[in-house]
Amino acid sequence: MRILVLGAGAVGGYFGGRLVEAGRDVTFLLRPHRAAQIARQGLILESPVGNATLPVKVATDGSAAIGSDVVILACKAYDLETAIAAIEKPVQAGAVVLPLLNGLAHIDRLRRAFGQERVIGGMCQILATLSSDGTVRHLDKGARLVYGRFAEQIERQSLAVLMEKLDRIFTDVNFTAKRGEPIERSLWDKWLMLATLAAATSLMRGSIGQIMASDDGAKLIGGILAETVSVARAAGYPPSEAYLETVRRIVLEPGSPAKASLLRDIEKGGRIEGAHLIGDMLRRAQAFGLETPLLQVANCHLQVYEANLQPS
Ligand SMILES: NC(=O)C1=CN([C@@H]2O[C@H](COP(=O)(O)OP(=O)(O)OC[C@H]3O[C@@H](n4cnc5c(N)ncnc54)[C@H](OP(=O)(O)O)[C@@H]3O)[C@@H](O)[C@H]2O)C=CC1
Ligand SMILES: CC(C)(CO)C(=O)C(=O)O
Repeated sequence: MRILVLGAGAVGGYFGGRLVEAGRDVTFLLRPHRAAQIARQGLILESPVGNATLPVKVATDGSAAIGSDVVILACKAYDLETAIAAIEKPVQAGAVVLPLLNGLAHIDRLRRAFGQERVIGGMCQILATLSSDGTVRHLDKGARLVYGRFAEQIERQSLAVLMEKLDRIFTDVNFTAKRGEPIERSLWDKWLMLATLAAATSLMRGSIGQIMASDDGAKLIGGILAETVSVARAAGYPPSEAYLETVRRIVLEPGSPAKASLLRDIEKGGRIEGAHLIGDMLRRAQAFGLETPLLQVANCHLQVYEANLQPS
C-alpha cells in the first residue's frame, strides 16, 4: 500500500515518521523549503517514546505521487486550499484522503473538491510541535490516531477493501491506532474538547492550570464546555457521560500545563486555525439558534489577533 503524507509538520511528521519506522511505503509531499531541510538532515523525531532520524522519500509535485492509495492530510486548516491543489493528481488517479486536521469544515471542502467517495475521516490526539530547526517534538507520551468511514459510506458498504488495508498498515506501529466507525462521533468528540481547550487557553493566554487557579477560571471553562456540548448535541452527536467525564478531567484539572496548539501558534506569533476551530463552531451554534456568548468572545478575540498579524 502506497501512502502519501502531505506535510511533515508536527502531525504529518510524527505519524508519517512512525509509519516509515514500521517499514511502510511512505512518501511525503512537501513544499520546497521543507523538502530541502529533510534532504539535508532527514526527518527528525524527538519523543519520550523514542527519538529517530529517518531518511524518507520526498516529492514536491503531486504528479510524482500518482499511484498512492491513501493521502494522509496533515496541514493546518489555513493551508487547506493549497493542500487540495497539491494532492489533486494522486486523488484524481484513485487515492482516498484521510485528513487529520482538527475540526470539521475541511471535510465538506474536501468532498466538494474530490467527491464523497474519496474522503474518509480521521483525527489524532498528540501533543507535538514542529521546531524552527525542523525537529518534530513530541511533548508527552501519548499518540493516538482514529480513522474510519462516515455513516453513509458504511451503509453503502463502500471502501471496505481500503479499510482492511488501513487496518493492516496501522498495526504494529509505535502509536495507538483504532478504526472508529462511523467516524462522525470521534470527530465531534475531539472537536468539542479541543474547541473548549482552545477557546479558554487562547482567551486567557495561559494553561488550564493557570486559568483554574484564578477566581472564576473553573466557571469560565465550564461555561465554554457547556456551549460546545450544546452544539454537538444539536448536531446529533451528544457526548456520552463517560466521555464528558474524560473531557472534564482534561479541561478542568487544577495545575494542568495543558494548552491547545492554537495557543502555541499564537505564542509563536503565527497564523492560527481560529476560523476553523472556533468560528465554525460558532457558525453552527447560530444556525441551530443556540446562544453561545463565550464562543462569540473567543472568536472575536481570535479575529482581532489575526487582524493584527503582520503580513509575511
Ligand atoms: N500539533 C498538535 O499537537 C496537533 C495538531 N492537530 C491538528 O493537525 C493539523 C496539523 O497541525 P500541525 O501538524 O500541528 O501543523 P504544522 O504547522 O506543524 O504542520 C503542518 C505542515 O503542513 C505543511 N503544508 C501546508 N500546506 C502544504 C502544502 N500545500 N504542501 C505541502 N505541505 C504543506 C506545512 O509545511 P510548510 O513548512 O511548507 O508550511 C507544515 O509543515 C491541524 O489541523 C491541527 O489542529 C491535531 C492534534 C494535535
Ligand atoms: C488537544 C490536542 C492537544 C489533542 O491532540 C490538540 O489537538 C491540539 O491542541 O490541537
